[in-house]
Amino acid sequence: MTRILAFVGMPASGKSEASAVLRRKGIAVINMGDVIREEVVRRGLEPTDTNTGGVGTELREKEGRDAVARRCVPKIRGADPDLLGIDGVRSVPEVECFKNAFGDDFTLVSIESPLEVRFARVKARGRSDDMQDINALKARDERELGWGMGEAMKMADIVITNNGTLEEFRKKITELVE
Ligand SMILES: Nc1ncnc2c1ncn2[C@@H]1O[C@H](COP(=O)(O)OP(=O)(O)OP(=O)(O)O)[C@@H](O)[C@H]1O
Repeated sequence: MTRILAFVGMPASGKSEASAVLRRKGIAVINMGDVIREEVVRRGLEPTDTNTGGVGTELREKEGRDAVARRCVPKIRGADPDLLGIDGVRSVPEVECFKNAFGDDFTLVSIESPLEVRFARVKARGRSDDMQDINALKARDERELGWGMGEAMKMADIVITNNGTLEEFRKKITELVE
């Protein structure tokens, strides 16, 4: 049976950094945003913030709010590793989908960091779908909260704060894995 560590958190809270810690230990991580970006590219669109947001919303409207999680379950069962990471859980139906599929082997980890700290990190990150002003990040937060991210974060089994250095954060994630 596969044990799962799933990360939930606002944009730029540190989910990718947590995933990178797992990957460096040889643990595979499924990125739920990539599942949407795959669909964006399959449709011949550029993976911009607008397109990923739009396709993500459409998938959830057409296939249900756990659409992206449901696309992950067969990928996980197919690979059947001992331990696996999931980056980017966004709503209660997604948590319920994973809990139904994997029961107590599914651990939800909420990564928490204030808006100002996250914005400073986004500016330094410069990803293709990143925003350059804090109001755009706030708007993205609102979109995530609109999908029920706040409620999903409240369901977390473990809360990890990421307000300090990257070293400190990586240490917390390493301890969690071990
Ligand atoms: N403690 C930290 N100190 C400094 N920089 C950090 C820290 N944690 C994360 N970062 C940096 O902040 C940026 C955002 O983090 P990351 O990409 O891991 O967030 P995310 O939660 O995966 O974001 P998104 O939901 O937008 O994909 C990255 O460039 C990352 O390297």
